[in-house]
Amino acid sequence: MTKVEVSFKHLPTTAISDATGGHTNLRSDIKPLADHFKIAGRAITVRLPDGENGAVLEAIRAANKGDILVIDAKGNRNRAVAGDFVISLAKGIGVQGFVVDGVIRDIAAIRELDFPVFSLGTTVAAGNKNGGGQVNVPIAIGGVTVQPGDYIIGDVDGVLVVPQEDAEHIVVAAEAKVEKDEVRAQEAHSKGKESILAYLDKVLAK
Ligand SMILES: O=C([O-])CC(=O)C(=O)O
Ligand SMILES: [Mg+2]
Repeated sequence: MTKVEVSFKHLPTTAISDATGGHTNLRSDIKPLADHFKIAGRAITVRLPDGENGAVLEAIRAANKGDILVIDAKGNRNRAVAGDFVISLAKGIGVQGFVVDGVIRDIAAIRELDFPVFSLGTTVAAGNKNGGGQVNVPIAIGGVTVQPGDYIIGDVDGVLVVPQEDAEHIVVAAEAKVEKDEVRAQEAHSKGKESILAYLDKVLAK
């Protein structure tokens, strides 16, 4: 993992969102399958034809350890982009997680694999296998453009994108925000009601 990736892995998505101004937050209907999932890594992008999932295998073939598959499934909720079999292949290669504006299946088995998936939900239906799709092209997912190699960070609050060229200064700004939040929390909560009232007086006087 690079230094920037380690930093993103330790930062809450909320602080990163505050640092970016929130312009690259994915729509909030893309949710983690489990609350404890935390991902931070580089995007392998996938663009799927509606209802298809063949290109996901191509993306797994192209992935390096720690990469995150970011899959534009066009919001399709009726056909799975992956199930436990495909996800076990991705996990075996060292892929860190999937982010998809589509759905997955074989949820019980995927939970067993403890593999971080962020999606619109689940379905019983397999994806179609007629081929097509592209890997490592610019995509749009959850209302945000993702370039191959962009940083993707996700946790229980949601998922966001940080363009490669912005990563270092966003890390610095997000770390500063975490510190500021800690100071504020201490100010407000350390001495009970009196300090909360003093804090509110200060903020409301602005
Ligand atoms: O066949 C599919 O579309 C996905 C699937 O069930 C799996 O990967 O296990
Ligand atoms: Mg299956």
